[in-house]
Amino acid sequence: MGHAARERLAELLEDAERKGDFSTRTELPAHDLRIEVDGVGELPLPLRAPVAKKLIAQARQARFGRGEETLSDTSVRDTWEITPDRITLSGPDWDRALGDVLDGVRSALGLPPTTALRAEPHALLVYGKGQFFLPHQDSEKDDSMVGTLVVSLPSHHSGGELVVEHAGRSVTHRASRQQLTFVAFYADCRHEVRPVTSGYRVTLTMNLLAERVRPTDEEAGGRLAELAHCLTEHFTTPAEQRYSYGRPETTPPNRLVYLLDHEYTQRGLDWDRLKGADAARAARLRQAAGQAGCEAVLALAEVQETWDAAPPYDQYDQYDHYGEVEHFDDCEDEECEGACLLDPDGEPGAERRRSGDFSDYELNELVDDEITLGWWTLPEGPDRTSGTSGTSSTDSTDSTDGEAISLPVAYAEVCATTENKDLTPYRSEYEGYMGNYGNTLDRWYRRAAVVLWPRQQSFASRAEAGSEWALRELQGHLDAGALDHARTLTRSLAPIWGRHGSGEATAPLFAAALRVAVGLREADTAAMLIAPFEVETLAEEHAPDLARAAERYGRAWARETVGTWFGTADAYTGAARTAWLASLPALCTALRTADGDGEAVAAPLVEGAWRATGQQLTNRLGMSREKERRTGSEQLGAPLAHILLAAGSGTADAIVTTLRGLPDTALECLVPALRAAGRRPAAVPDGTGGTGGAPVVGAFHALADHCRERLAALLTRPVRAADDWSLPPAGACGSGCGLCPDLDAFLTSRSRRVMEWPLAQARRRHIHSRIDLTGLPVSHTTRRQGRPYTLVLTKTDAVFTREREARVRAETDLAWLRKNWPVQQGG
Ligand SMILES: O=C(O)CCC(=O)C(=O)O
Ligand SMILES: [Fe+2]
Repeated sequence: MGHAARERLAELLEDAERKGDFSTRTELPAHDLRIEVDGVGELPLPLRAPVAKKLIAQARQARFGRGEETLSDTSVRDTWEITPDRITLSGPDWDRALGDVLDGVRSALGLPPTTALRAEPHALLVYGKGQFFLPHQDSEKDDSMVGTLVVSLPSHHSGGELVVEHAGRSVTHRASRQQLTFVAFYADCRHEVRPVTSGYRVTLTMNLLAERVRPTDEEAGGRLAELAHCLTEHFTTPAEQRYSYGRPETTPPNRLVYLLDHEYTQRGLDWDRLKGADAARAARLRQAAGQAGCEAVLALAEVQETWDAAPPYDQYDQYDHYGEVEHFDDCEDEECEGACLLDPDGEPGAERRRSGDFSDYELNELVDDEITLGWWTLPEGPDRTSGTSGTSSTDSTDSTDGEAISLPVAYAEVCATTENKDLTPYRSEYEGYMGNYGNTLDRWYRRAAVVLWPRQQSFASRAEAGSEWALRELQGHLDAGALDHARTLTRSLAPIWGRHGSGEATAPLFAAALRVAVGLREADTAAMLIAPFEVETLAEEHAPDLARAAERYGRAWARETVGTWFGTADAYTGAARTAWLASLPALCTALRTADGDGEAVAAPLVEGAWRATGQQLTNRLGMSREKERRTGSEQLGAPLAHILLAAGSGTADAIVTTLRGLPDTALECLVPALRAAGRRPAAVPDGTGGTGGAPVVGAFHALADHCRERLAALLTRPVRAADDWSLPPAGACGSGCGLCPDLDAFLTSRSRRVMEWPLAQARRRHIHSRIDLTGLPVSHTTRRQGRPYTLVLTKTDAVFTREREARVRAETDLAWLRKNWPVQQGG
């Protein structure tokens, strides 16, 4: 088999409308334009210094946008600006002249003849000596904006060149002294105005807007048929794999992703407003799709490439390749003078990451690439709302309608006429030699794409990407009573319905899936549809449908489904889980008050949450370093309180029973839990509260009683005697080193404070690691005299201070508990 169909397709598209460029320049006689400015009057052309000065008197310092902000910073942009409302353009034949210019621009930029350009004045700019605008990209102020038109008024000046660049090429435009100069460029081109060195440069900037005027002509002839043939072949030939390891793929690819060359915003992504060569290529591809029975959408892709790369030869020596390493300052190597490559874990040191511009680096080999689609357009025309039975709020006249998705693209599904490496990445990172890997250069690009799939796979292709639209379509079938069809479509998802992540962004998709799941009345299919979400996605808004689903499919079904949401990583930690646990009480209340069987979902939710958090607590209590154990346990206080607040009475009591059985160190979590509950008094009704209130309060009181008793008992223990230096043993390491018993003898001794231990390097290191592992208050230093060197271990004052601090904490906690969680009357 020669070339893969998708590569042939990319080649076929290469010469589609090649003539399009990213920037173009033309001139018109000055008398074509009559330009008046409020407060100055008509500007005589060519412009002279006195008029320029009058303009400046009417102008303000120009600003520029960065992100959402509008800033004024003369080190970035230094020019005078007059707003468009104060400018009037006229002239006997100006409209026609500008129309001709725009038509020329359209064709030079490679926009199809079916598009018409319009120019809207944006600002009148005056640059005096030394004034400039650093490289930037213009913001797309309007959905239909495709670029910028700069009209330079004729004037005597030098410097002030307009430099426009795209995909590594740049063009320098100079303005005429006698004529009007028009320069147009696409909105994704970086451009700058170099400092004016003499005279005044005056420009009128205009936004270039694109409109579609005629439907695309059908492309005649064999080329289109050839493209269509490539598509058919692509979708019927088993997918090729990058690393096949001898296993041939047996199924054809699910889609084809053809990467375009220009950058687009979500709002600007529209078939009628594609830029340069993209326009013609996408139009052909779309026609070919029609012939080959495929559907096409536009998408935005995030691309990451990892290259094996090297700095350019001449730069190589300027770098101190081993200079910037982390150095372990207590290095064990006798001969080491700080030049070793060890970090505290004894791993080979990594050169620090360097970010910046690596455009001149030499790319050797592509190690890996990853492409993810994050947005795409919805189908156009009448079928956009089909199946949604009016439930959709989609406005079918809004041509920029699209949706967020998340879809990793496989190797055999991608092709492009322009390779990534020939475009400018928005971010690069170079990683020096790391031991296992060579030098790698990572590059990130944002690219638009045409995505195609066979029409009969339309539903699955969309749904696989996590498309809410596809789920709404299913809902439409259900609402229309087409239950069997909805079931068949949903079942077809089973092999491709991947995980959808979690969080707020996923909540609407989950809501849509849940509604369909309820409507399907088929337990297994319903479970399959809602399984691949994470528990953190669940929110109060889902409670009614969750309760309904549980009622319909039963308690065992609900329990199993909740189990899949927790996933296998039971001891999962992280900010997302903590935040979700804070919302669990409200979610459970909503479940219990909803119609249906909310308790069937609430109970396994609380149990699952407790299983993970309880496991985490056990792990943390087992930590040997006191400080880490204490902060780790403390962090679980609030999550634990939230779980108890969410629990029904039986579960809450069972949890408290388990908690009471934990060692004293559990107080480090339990007191913070009570403090967290105390901070939400409204959530802990005092025995008279509503649903589930009383039992939960009972559980908290039981917990408070337990903590008070334990703390009081701890405080009756005798204070450490002033001459008692004993510490707990570190225990044997299990390797029969022969050193650990001696270490323990020293640690547990009441009287010994210092131990001087002549030991060779490896053995010193062993003792270091034993001590560091336990976090015991013992310092270790090496006296570098004689052979072997002597390891000096010293018990520090922390032997006493830690215990004193613990006592103070216990006293404070007990006082707080007695005040806020007093013993209950009759309790
Ligand atoms: O003055 C010019 O030539 C261009 C100014 C510019 O880039 C802008 O206003 O964004
Ligand atoms: Fe600009």
